Amino acid sequence: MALKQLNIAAGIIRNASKEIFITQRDASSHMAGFWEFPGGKIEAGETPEQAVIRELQEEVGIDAKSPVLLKTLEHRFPDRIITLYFFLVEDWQGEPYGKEGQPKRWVAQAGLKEEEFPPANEGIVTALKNNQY
Ligand SMILES: Nc1nc2c([nH]c(=O)n2[C@@H]2O[C@H](COP(=O)(O)OP(=O)(O)OP(=O)(O)O)[C@@H](O)[C@H]2O)c(=O)[nH]1
Ligand SMILES: [Mg+2]
Repeated sequence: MALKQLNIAAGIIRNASKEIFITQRDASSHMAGFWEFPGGKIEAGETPEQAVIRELQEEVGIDAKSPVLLKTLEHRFPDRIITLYFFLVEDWQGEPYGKEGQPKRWVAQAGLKEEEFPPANEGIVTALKNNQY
């Protein structure tokens, strides 16, 4: 079977206190139980930026203003290859919440933990913890 190739756009929602809003993946999903930066699949005809804006409306109920692409990472899982586009979102309208009923929390940027995220996130989580962004 051919490996699935997925392109994902995710938003790193950061407030003025340098806290980041993260959500927990559903028990029935790929990478169930891991925490993530909200986001999802880039659809045909969409730019990564358009996709992150749409996904943040759908999943956490905010309107992101001028997301900034921080980093692109590729990761090979046993059953799929994913390319992740991570956007920093510091300007938005609304208050983020778990619009799909998913658990969520604000966490200090310095307190992020690589092991709580899917393995593909290691590079971005380490960079954030080290204050690279
Ligand atoms: N949103 C998000 N997905 C991530 C991250 N890290 C990571 O490996 N992924 C993977 O990227 C894919 C994201 O797909 P998704 O399930 O969120 O897609 P989606 O929102 O479009 O969901 P849907 O297919 O139910 O409509 C999953 O395979 C997920 O495990 C992350 O930080 N954020
Ligand atoms: Mg998603």
